[in-house]
Amino acid sequence: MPNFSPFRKAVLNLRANPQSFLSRRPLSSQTSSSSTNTINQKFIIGAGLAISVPTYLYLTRARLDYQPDTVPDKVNSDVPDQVRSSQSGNGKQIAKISARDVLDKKDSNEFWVVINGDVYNVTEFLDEHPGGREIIESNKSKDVSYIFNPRHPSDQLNNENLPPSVKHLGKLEINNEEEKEKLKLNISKSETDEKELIKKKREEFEEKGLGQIINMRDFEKHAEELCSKVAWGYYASAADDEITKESNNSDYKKIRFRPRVLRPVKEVDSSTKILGYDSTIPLWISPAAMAKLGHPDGEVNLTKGAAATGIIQCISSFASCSVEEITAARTNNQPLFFQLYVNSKRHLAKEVISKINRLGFNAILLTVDAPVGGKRERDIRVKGEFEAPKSDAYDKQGDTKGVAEAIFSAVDPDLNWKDLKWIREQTKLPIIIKGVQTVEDAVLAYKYGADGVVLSNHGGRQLDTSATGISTLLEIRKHAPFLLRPEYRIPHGPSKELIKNPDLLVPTTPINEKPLDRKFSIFVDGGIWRGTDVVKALCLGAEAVGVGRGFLFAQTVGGVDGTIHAVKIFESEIQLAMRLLGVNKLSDLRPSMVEIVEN
Ligand SMILES: Cc1cc2nc3c(=O)[nH]c(=O)nc-3n(C[C@H](O)[C@H](O)[C@H](O)COP(=O)(O)O)c2cc1C
Repeated sequence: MPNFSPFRKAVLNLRANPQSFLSRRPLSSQTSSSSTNTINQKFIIGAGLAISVPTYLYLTRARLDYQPDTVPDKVNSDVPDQVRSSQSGNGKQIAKISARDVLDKKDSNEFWVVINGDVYNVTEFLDEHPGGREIIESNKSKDVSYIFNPRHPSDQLNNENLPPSVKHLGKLEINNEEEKEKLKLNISKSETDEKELIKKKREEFEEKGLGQIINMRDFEKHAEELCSKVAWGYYASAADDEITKESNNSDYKKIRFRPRVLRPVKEVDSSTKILGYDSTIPLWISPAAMAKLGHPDGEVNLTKGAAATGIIQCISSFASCSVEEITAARTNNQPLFFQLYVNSKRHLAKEVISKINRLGFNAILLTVDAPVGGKRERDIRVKGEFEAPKSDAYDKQGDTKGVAEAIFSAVDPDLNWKDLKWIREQTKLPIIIKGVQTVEDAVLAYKYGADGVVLSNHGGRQLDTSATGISTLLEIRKHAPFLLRPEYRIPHGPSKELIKNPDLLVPTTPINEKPLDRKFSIFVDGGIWRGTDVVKALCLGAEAVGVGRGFLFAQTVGGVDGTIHAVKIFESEIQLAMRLLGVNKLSDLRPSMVEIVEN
């Protein structure tokens, strides 16, 4: 075969397999049993993406990651039903292990822990533990369920999911109060106090309920009070000085509307299609790891909330609920997208993708802005607060980096454009490249056959002071407008055509504007807190936007109901903005409806 450029090869491949690029499958509210947050505060914090990588590791068979630390209220209680039934349902006799045996192992070379009433020997797993071996070593012979559960899928300890290096020994048997006490983890006073405070704050919050939340920032404010410092540190944190995180939102403030008046706006429709799937608003739930840190039901809250309101959720590779739990919670035909990190061991990556295909996900968002984790200082500081800070603080940070690196050891830092072809061969799902931050890379994404891009900087959590999603969209408008739908290639601000024909609301698309040879979607995320932000991004040519922290906070505060409430807030704000802008439908939004404020 002649030595074609990668682009040419991709085009030839497209010609040979048109379906591989184009194939698309057409397409109750409840409150959590326990709304009290029971998160612990001390665990290894990753300067990288997530400290815990349950779903990802689960999918790649290198799972079971826990950071044991604090005290369960009751020993051998709160065992999730799934765990009980899956482990006792095969008819086999399950061994009973006495608490005394577990406690006696403390002085031996073996490392035993108790999780949800079961005893595990994790000696051989120590070096595989993504969070490092130290944390297991320091919680030897303890019941670690209290910290394990909020961070892991409840089916992670099922027989078929256990890594071979973890031995399930049997059911725990406790004979007296003394044994029970000894199995408890040591809990610091600050942790107990925090737990009590969160309980009190939640009771206060529940007196007034979700009615007191009238915008997305209200969720943020209450979430800070209703979750642990560790959860808050993880969710709120961003890289270095958090300048990009701040700019993500402040860049929207530099865009002004140019509303048209005396237009009939009684009827307004904020629904759209995203990659061919219906959505009541042009907004999806961005993939964000570890939702269980904020609420015991985690990502499943978002799945149910998305179903109830008709929006799309994208599941993180690092979700704290398993993809099975999430897909089981999904309603018939509910679209779900999956966010993918590619494992350096390609056979494992292949397994992940085939599972995503099998479970009926509808699109893959391939995250590319995190070949390694960013430096999240809030995470590091929270750790310092709960373990007496030492003079070797810098080493501590080194430790943390080590954890992040351990986690990312599974993610391929050498992933490159040519690998897209391989990913394309594994799935017929649309592939959207998430984390594009320059016009050049948006062009490459198109050239290498992606179905679209998310202009994103990972919520400011990766390279600080990098471009924002909305500023990258402006860059594309300037330097590669051909990537946009033809009607969005016109300049923003006052339109010559509309000044000549002011009765028109939207300028007509010039007839010489050719569409791309295939559909290419542009999405934006980062710093979207208001319906007006959403509408601005759409005026400038985005097809839809993603919201990360907003939904993490909403589910932290109110579980499924909180998620539904958040969607309703966005929906009403989007519709209000549309009415005040003088438009009835999203497809009428145009660049002429906004202008950029130059400083
Ligand atoms: C706590 C947290 C965890 C995240 N985890 C992931 C992840 O696992 N994969 C991913 O692609 N993006 C992840 N992101 C980035 C989001 O998908 C999204 O790009 C970002 O949150 C958008 O910014 P916003 O939080 O201002 O809405 C995470 C973001 C946060 C805040």
